[in-house]
Amino acid sequence: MSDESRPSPADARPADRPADRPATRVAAVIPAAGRGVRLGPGAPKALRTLGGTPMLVHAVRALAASRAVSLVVVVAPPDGAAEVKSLLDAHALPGGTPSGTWGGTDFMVVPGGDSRQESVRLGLEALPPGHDIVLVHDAARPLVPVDTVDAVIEAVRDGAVAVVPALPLADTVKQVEPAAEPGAPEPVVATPDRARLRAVQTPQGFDRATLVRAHETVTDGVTDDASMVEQLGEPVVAVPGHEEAFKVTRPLDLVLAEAVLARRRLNDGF
Ligand SMILES: Nc1ccn([C@@H]2O[C@H](COP(=O)(O)OP(=O)(O)OP(=O)(O)O)[C@@H](O)[C@H]2O)c(=O)n1
Ligand SMILES: C[C@](O)(CO)[C@H](O)COP(=O)(O)O
Repeated sequence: MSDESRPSPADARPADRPADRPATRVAAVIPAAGRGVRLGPGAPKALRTLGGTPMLVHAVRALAASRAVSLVVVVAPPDGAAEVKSLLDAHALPGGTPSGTWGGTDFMVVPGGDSRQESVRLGLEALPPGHDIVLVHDAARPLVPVDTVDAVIEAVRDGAVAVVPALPLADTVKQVEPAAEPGAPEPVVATPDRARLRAVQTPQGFDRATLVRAHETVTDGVTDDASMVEQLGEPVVAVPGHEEAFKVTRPLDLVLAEAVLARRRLNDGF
């Protein structure tokens, strides 16, 4: 896809940005080193296919679809970086681009670690200078729409140091005392006000220096990057997420992802 043909609300509003001030360059880190234990036995989750194409390829395409994203760093399973690089080259080349680029977006592959947090840190360490906004996006969210990516970028460009796409919850949520045995009854201790809760997705967008400081400072195990920035005492804001940015975690999510992809292909006529 050529740079010009990629839609991007973030770049399509020159009035927001004086002509003499270039847009801050955006890089994306895609942690893809997980095993996918909750999905069940098989290849590492990011390499499992959706509509015949590896989930990771969908995720890279989704980020590269934003005109604002100029570099994607893919964090591969620790012993799988060469395989992942070949896979991405194979899917990028039919588009007529040289190895190492995807349309107008460069990509690189680095080995990951034992946890998502470590994998993101390794991706950040590999980022060359010159990109002052960083997105972190799960390979396991292969169908995120480009408008969601651009909305996150736009919020960071507008001055937020950390941005999460988020959706209201459909279910009532209970806080419980977790049972020692799986399946045993768990005492309910509270029912948080659902109106104040959000389910958080990716890509999460950051001022690069703040995200790097968070990864250097926070040592607790966390499940997302924004919570590390919260621990620094820095503000995090939520923008509207998208239902199709759901995470492929359990087998039923794969069924849903296949259905969403099939509907898109039907609508796009291919
Ligand atoms: N050591 C790890 C663990 C996770 N991830 C990535 O973090 C994202 C979100 O993690 P999750 O959906 O939990 O993936 P897995 O860890 O693979 O899933 P599971 O917990 O079921 O094994 C995924 O894109 C996954 O590849 C990673 O890069 N490195
Ligand atoms: C980052 C994340 O996708 C936001 O919802 C989520 O926290 C990842 O959690 P996981 O346990 O690694 O799936």
